[in-house]
Amino acid sequence: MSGPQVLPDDLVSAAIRVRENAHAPYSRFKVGAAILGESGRVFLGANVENAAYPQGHCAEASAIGAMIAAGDRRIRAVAVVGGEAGGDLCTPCGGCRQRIREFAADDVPIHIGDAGGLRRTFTLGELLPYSFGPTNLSF
Ligand SMILES: O=c1ccn([C@H]2C[C@H](O)[C@@H](CO)O2)c(=O)[nH]1
Ligand SMILES: [Zn+2]
Repeated sequence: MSGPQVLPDDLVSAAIRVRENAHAPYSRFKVGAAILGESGRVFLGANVENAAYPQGHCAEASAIGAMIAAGDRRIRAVAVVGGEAGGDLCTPCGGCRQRIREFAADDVPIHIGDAGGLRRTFTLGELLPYSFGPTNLSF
């Protein structure tokens, strides 16, 4: 399905907005994620921490859950926004790189932003080279 084009800046803007809804009272590090799915729809997520610390989860995991629940199965692009404007890039953690890999090819762009907007774009292959993925399991 092809609707109006969703540009990198649109995805980053959506991630900036949803970041406000993060539940991060322990780390105080709010993160927002926006995923462009194969249907052209955008799925949002924020990090959700928990008083039992290990039960918290990342913004990317929330957005992937929203995508799957809505029926999309492939990721076309990702935006992640976190950290202070001009500070360290908030790239996805190792676990989330693998979560994204489940639904995305090596050339899928991962846009990293902060409160000021888009900072830098990587491909999934750059962030997770020589990855293990669904094609490794041939049943
Ligand atoms: O890419 C990232 C990096 C960190 N976090 C969350 C996890 C935790 O709630 C907080 C601090 O690590 O930020 C994300 O959601 N995505
Ligand atoms: Zn993560």
